[in-house]
Amino acid sequence: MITFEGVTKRYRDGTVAVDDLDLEVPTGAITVFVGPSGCGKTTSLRMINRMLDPTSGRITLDGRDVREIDPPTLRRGMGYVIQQAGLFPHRKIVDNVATVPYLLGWDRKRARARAMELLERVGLDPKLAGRYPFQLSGGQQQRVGVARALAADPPVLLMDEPFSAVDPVVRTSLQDELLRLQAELRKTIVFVTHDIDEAIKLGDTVAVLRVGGRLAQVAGPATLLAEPADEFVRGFLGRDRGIRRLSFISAKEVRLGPVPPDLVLDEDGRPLGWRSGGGLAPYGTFDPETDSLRAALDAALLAPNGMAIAVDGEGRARGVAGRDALDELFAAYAGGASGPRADGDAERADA
Ligand SMILES: Nc1ncnc2c1ncn2[C@@H]1O[C@H](COP(=O)(O)OP(=O)(O)OP(=O)(O)O)[C@@H](O)[C@H]1O
Repeated sequence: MITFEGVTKRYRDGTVAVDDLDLEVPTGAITVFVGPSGCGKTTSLRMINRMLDPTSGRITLDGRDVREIDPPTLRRGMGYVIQQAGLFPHRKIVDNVATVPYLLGWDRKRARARAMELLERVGLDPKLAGRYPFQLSGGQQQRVGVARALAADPPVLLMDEPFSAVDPVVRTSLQDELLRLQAELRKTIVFVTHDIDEAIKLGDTVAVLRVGGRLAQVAGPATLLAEPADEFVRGFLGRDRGIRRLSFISAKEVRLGPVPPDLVLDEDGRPLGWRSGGGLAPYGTFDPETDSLRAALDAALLAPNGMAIAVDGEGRARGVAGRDALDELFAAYAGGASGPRADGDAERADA
């Protein structure tokens, strides 16, 4: 665990970037620092690996003040990923990824083998290993940045706006990839972003900072959406807070009715469309076992009759839910953080 205990950072010109921050960063989970530009996110992150030291207060790693650990040793246990990857331009991709293993004195063969394994892990074609960074797309470079940070298998990963410089589609796939990797690796990740949607998607814990470097709220994403601490947090979360909350509620409890005869199925029982005049009208599906209430609502909105089709893992229709069935659950969850089945932060419906 990493803790911030009364941490303040005042720069030489008097700017207070971080103001009396108390925070716990749990082991093996993703903690996101989010907030508007200049609120002290990067400063906070850089104090963890001692690129900066606090003016007062202390940061501990597993109970030990990081200032007792010399920076090279500390950083060996902390992968660091930044915006635009920060790759060495004159080194091949494989050697970029092997940077820390080389520094640790691994022999070249072992370091390169590790690099190749990591390139594959982050979803890159091993054929790219021999290229130089400028021969890769922005998204590919970010993946290399993540692979490089993971090379020596550090327990902690510090990520400073790592996906900000890529387009939204690539960004989504990088986020998905990070969640997939994290499910496997269970690193302690501190992730800085100014994008609240990214924070909610990735964070097990989200720390919202306000300008002046003060902590506004720290909570799991479902709690944050349901119970923003004040007007600043509410404003920062944006207008579709209610809809986004549905992503954290499982669709398991949606009451299903039987598959009606006007739903056309293929021979395996997978939906083809709603019978409509001489043709087929569009439909939407959700899997109650794995999807959220938001996915069920989306499925209902896709069909002209407002019916969401529940499917199993193979896509076979298991039942349907009309608006009344969804309304029952919306009513149960309206307003507060809890409801009959508040999966909330412990068990993310959309993760
Ligand atoms: N070296 C420095 N000297 C003086 N002030 C600084 C220095 N570095 C950062 N600051 C100031 O400290 C405050 C916090 O900066 P920081 O970079 O930590 O914010 P941030 O939340 O990461 O911002 P952004 O999202 O824009 O990157 C800002 O007001 C910034 O101008």
